Amino acid sequence: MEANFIHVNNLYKSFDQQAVLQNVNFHVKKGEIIGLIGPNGAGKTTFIRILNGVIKSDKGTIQINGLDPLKDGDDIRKMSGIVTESAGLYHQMSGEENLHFFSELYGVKNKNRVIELLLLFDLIDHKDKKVGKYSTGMKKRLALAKALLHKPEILFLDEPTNGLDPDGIKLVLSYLKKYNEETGTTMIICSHVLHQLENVCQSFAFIDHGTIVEQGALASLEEKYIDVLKVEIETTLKPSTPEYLGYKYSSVGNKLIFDLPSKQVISILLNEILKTNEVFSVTTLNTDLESIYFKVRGAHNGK
Ligand SMILES: Nc1ncnc2c1ncn2[C@@H]1O[C@H](COP(=O)(O)OP(=O)(O)OP(=O)(O)O)[C@@H](O)[C@H]1O
Repeated sequence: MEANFIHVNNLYKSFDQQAVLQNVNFHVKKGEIIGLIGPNGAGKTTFIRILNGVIKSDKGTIQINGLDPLKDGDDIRKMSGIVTESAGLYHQMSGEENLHFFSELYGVKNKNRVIELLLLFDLIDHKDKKVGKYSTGMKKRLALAKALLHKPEILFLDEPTNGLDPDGIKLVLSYLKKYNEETGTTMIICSHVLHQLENVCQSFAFIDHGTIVEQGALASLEEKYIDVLKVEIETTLKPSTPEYLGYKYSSVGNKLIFDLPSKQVISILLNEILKTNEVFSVTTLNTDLESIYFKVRGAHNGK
């Protein structure tokens, strides 16, 4: 089995005797994009800051590619990039000047790296403009470019799409996905906007009241948490009984919404309908990340 790139075991952290993280267990494979999700104040930012070696944990073990943030904080920061709300950009300097400044600070040898990133993030036409005059989307893209200057092996992203319009969100997420595919950079993304993460992350960790209550790929979470699939079928079929093939449904216009025990039943149902009727679309309604998020929250909060 592939070894974990990040391995966290039994981690604790308190501020002023107030427990913020407790018994956190977490693992990430190399090259994976993982979404870290949970309500406000759950401990996401604190966790990222501990992983990055910015603050120290009280108890537990962390290994990041064999390094420990408590002892090897500098080495971990050298191999990681971080994008937070306060991107730390200089507003009086142009985009290109910012990237050159941080290149020197990080000891980046490759002189073409700045231009490469300006091109990658579509900022080349704005490279001479002062960052104070950049739009929010341009600043976000420049912050990403800054975080990637030294080709980090891990990228920590805290709310990378905050404040962006739908076009900006799409752009930033597609850059991240493309960059991950091209370079295999491991990414940990914190966000509250679940539908944005759904198509970017390969797996998810759910943090609640300071602990990771669940972690896995969407398909395995779906199997674990969704007992009844809600499947909407747009069809000409108008059943005359309250159940069809023994399955309950409700109807809205030309759509039937079935409660099904498993995915395997979908094709059985469709085969039967198609014998006499037409089918225009089939949509599963409750297997999206948001539905699963609420199921996980409910399961761990006694609801
Ligand atoms: N430096 C600090 N000193 C004291 N308490 C802190 C400190 N940093 C965070 N906390 C507390 O730790 C808890 C977790 O905060 P954290 O910012 O990690 O949550 P979060 O999940 O990132 O929240 P959000 O989704 O709102 O960003 C909160 O109760 C917060 O008030």
